[in-house]
Amino acid sequence: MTSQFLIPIVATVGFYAVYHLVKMVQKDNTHPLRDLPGPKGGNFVIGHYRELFQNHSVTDKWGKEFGANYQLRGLFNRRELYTTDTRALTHILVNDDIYQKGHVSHTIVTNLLGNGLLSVETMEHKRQRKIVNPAFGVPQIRGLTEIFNQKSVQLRDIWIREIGDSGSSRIDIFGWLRKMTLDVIGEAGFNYRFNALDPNGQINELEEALTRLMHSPQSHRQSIVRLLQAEIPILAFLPTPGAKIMDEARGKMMEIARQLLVDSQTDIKAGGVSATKRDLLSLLVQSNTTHEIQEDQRLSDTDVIAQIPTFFVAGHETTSIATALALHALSLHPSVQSKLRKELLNIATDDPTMDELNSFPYLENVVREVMRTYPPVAFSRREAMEDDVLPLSKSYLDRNGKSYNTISVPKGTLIQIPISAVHRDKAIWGADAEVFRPERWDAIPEAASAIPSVWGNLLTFLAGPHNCIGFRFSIIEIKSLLFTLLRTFEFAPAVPEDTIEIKPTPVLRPTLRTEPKGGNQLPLILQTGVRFTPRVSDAAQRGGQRGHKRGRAISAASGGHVVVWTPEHEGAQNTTMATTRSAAALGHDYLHCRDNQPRPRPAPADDGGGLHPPITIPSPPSAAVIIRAHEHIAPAACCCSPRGEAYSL
Ligand code: HEM
Repeated sequence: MTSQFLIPIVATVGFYAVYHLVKMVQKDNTHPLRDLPGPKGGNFVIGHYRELFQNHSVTDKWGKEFGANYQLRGLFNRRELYTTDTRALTHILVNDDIYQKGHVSHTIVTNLLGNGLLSVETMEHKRQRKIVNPAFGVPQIRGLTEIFNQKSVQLRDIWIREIGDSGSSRIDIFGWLRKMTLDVIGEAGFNYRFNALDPNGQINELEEALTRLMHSPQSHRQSIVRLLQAEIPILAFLPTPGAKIMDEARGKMMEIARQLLVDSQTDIKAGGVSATKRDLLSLLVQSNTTHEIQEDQRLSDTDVIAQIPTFFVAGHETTSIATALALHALSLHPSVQSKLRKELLNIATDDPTMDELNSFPYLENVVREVMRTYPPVAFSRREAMEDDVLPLSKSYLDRNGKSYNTISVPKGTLIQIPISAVHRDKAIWGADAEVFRPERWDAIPEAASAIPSVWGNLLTFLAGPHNCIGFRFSIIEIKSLLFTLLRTFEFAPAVPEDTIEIKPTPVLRPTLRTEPKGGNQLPLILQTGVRFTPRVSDAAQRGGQRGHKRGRAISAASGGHVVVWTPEHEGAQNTTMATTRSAAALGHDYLHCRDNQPRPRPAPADDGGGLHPPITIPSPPSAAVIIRAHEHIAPAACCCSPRGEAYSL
């Protein structure tokens, strides 16, 4: 009886499977990419994706073997195109009506983030982008710089406390930077306090959910399962552990997003978005209600809510990985680190403006070189929505030795946009393309100008209508972090270089080969005492003799400034190492070296009778302390000693 039902069902399913298999083989045998060179093999289910997501060396090897254009196998062994040809890439990125993210990427992004800017295409994308764009303009980012600086200083002070009196400590910088950038996107993005950096705060549930989703030892495997589920929708009904984690992260983001929208709507009802609100959401809501936007073009509540998780995820993960890898690169290149620190010590403030951050030429070079060698999003993909022909800047030979100037791309073909491979291409960057060398930005090769780009001749933020809307935001945030952290700490490797594996998933993720169960991490050794050699400079001695009848003056050079202190201050040095660090950590202007109580800065008129305590300076002094001292010691109103003075060399 059962067989009466089963036989026709099994036969139908079998027939259906065979029919599709035959169609697939037929399509494969006549596919226009079939004669393109490319690696052999590839798993039947996930093609070459395992190799692609594992590390860069595989695509470097394939590039050497097969040139700029080759084919590889994707899900279910389908042929995909891999091209580093800049003309082809420009064509793909500019023609966003033909080349879209495709249904697999779309499903994955929409499942997590909803229908925000990262998910939508064509007219809907243009509509949303027009309204969101003004929130990310130069004046808006200028206004947010203070938040980047405050959070950078908060992180710096936490690390100073972590290091304590020991002078140096191993710290997982990636974990901390994720907290910092989450706090920044909360505050700068939505005027929302995550307090992820707050040591006394509660464990942040969203941060935990995102960590489980993206940084656990299982995250990599789960993302491949998600790919398969997006490709075969019926698999989405399977209760995989990855699906539960994703639901949790989405649920948390949506909960916060709904509340944030209610808050900004309340603001509007109470008379419009307050002029003091500078966060992206308030600016977006403002832009959505301007007269220039026609009623039917405005974003609905659902559209506005959909931008919030997009900014959460796109805005903090990428920036934290970029800064972590910048510090990693600097730890491996101490001379670059010193040169950069020297430049950054040239101004005496903890709160530089956006224009000041943009005025450091070597910082600009370093950030560009980091974004070239470690683009946080290593690759993206596009799917051809119709048959098309890709123009090439250089012809290629197929497997039969025949030369072509174009590549025919049938509808449905997936194309990898290999951001990282373009940045490592020796044909563009020269023989040392793989070397981290910020000086190359003083004169970059002409070939780099052919790279489709929205920033710095790089593909890091992509190009065309879907370029990264947040690139200015993240560049200034990264600069603020590097500015603050390098003036205080020296960074050195905590583990041998080859222990660190940076997986392109496609967002870069650092792991330790020695700790496969440790999840994503990037430990470095941090030292507070930046190596300055205290010395008696002529200028300081002259100043000392003039200023202190009693004795000698000792100076420490720091970024072109000299801070002078007197023998009695040296006498107080039993308290200096610890107290000065805690002074910096607590953010006190200066510290009484005898009773450890912070005192207000004395008025210039008071500064003559030896009544005021000095700032104590450890030997060797740390950059943090020197800068802090210099900031608060105006040469005319010095509070460091009765007659102590700050000199410029
Ligand atoms: C180093 C930091 C960042 C990197 C490397 C980066 C990279 C990218 C890339 C490669 C894309 C294009 C994805 C594609 O179309 O395939 C993109 C898009 C996007 N990014 Fe970023 N991003 C960064 C920071 C940010 C920040 C800080 C925000 C927001 C606060 C942001 C928001 C977005 C949004 C909304 C899109 C979609 C744009 C559109 O399609 O119109 N990103 N980003």
